[in-house]
Parts: sequence; structure tokens; C-alpha cells
Amino acid sequence: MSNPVYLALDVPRLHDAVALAKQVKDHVGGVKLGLEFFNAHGAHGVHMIAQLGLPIFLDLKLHDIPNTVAGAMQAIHVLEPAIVTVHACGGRAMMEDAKAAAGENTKVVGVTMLTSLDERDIRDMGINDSPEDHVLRLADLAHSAGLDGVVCSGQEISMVHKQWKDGFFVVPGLRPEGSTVGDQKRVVTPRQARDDGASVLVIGRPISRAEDPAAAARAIEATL
Ligand SMILES: O=c1ccn([C@@H]2O[C@H](COP(=O)(O)O)[C@@H](O)[C@H]2O)c(=O)[nH]1
Repeated sequence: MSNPVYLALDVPRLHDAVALAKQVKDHVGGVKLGLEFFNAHGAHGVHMIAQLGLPIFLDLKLHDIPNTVAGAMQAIHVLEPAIVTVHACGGRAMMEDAKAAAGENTKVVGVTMLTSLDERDIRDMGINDSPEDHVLRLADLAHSAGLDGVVCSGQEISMVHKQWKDGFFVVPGLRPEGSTVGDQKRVVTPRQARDDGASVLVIGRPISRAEDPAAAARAIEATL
């Protein structure tokens, strides 16, 4: 089985990002480039990281009107990402058009509820569902809009997996036992998420901020 860990390269300098990716590349299955990386380094940065030969996950969390999101998907074709994110709350038409505009080999996944949010946060937004119900509702919508899968926390993955057997599930908010949680609120261990059905385990700071990132990545790999 291939390594499900994607390293979140949330570091400001391209030189440091390339160095970090090189250090851990034998202990992860792919690299996730998010808003910090893409806004700073754009397509050039993506090409630099792609040279290492790992699959690229562009975590752009697209959320706009359908025509604009479809245009953005077309614009990133050339980068040949393995995975791209859109926000599921952008609605059915937006997700349908995003999927239709994506490259054949790109999985489009819908972000349900950010792992940095809890029940009180969504209540502040006027959502009175539990996180589980909110995630399930958005996962159903993403499924029926033709997406490949969703992003959710490890706390919902087994529930979502039961409803969407062949979905592709991306799980961030992962923390090995004893590591700092930081701004994440719905966390589980990488092993728990994998056992519950995650396809991709997104891990950033527990590796990137470790004293020895390669050793941290190796230790996580050993738990899986
Ligand atoms: O709900 C979400 C969606 C995306 N992310 C992204 O994953 C990584 C997590 O990084 P850590 O340092 O391991 O917390 C980061 O790039 C987020 O943008 C998420 O955390 N939650």
C-alpha cells in the first residue's frame, strides 16, 4: 500500500520548502501546497516541488461563482495536480462545474467543515447542526455533485465512509500522540484516521516544525 501521508508545505520561503520536501520525501506519499505556498510562489513554486517526483495536492479551497471556479480549475490544468480542493458550501452548481473543468487525472474534493472549527464556531455562523450532521450533509451534496470525495476531520471519517463507500477522503487536523494541537480543534491521530477510512492523511506542523522533520515523518510512517 502506498504511503497516505501528504506533507503540508506551509513554509514562507521557497528555498526552505524545497529543502524540507527533499528531507522527508522518502517518508511521505505526496506534498500538499496550500494558500500560503501558492500565493507566494505560484506556478513556478509548484514546478519546483513537482521536480521531486511526488504527487502534488493543490489545496486552493476554491469558493466562488461556478464560472469563476471552473476558470480557475482550467488555469491549473497545466500543473497536473493529483488533488484539488473546493469548498463544498460553494454549492452544487459550483462543484459540478469544478469537476467538469478539472483534468482527467485530478481528484476534486470538497472541504466540508474546516478542522479548526467546532460546534460553537458553526453556531456563530448560524448553523445549528452538530459538526457530524453538517459534515454529512455537505458530503452528500459533494457526492451528488459528482466530486471524487471530501475533506473532513478524523472525527467524522468513519461516518462519511459508511455513506460513501468508494469516496476519496482527505483528513487534515492530525496529531501524533503528545504533539501540539495549535489552531486545530477536531483532531485525531494519523493511525486513527487511517483505520477509519482516510485515503489521504494531511500532516503539516508535526513534521515541518519538528527538530528533525525526516525523523518525525519516519516516526509517523511507522505508526501506520
Ligand atoms: O479542514 C481543513 C482543511 C485543510 N487544512 C490544511 O491542512 C494543513 C494542516 O496543517 P497542520 O500544520 O498539520 O495543522 C494546513 O495546510 C491546512 O491549511 C486543515 O488543516 N483543515
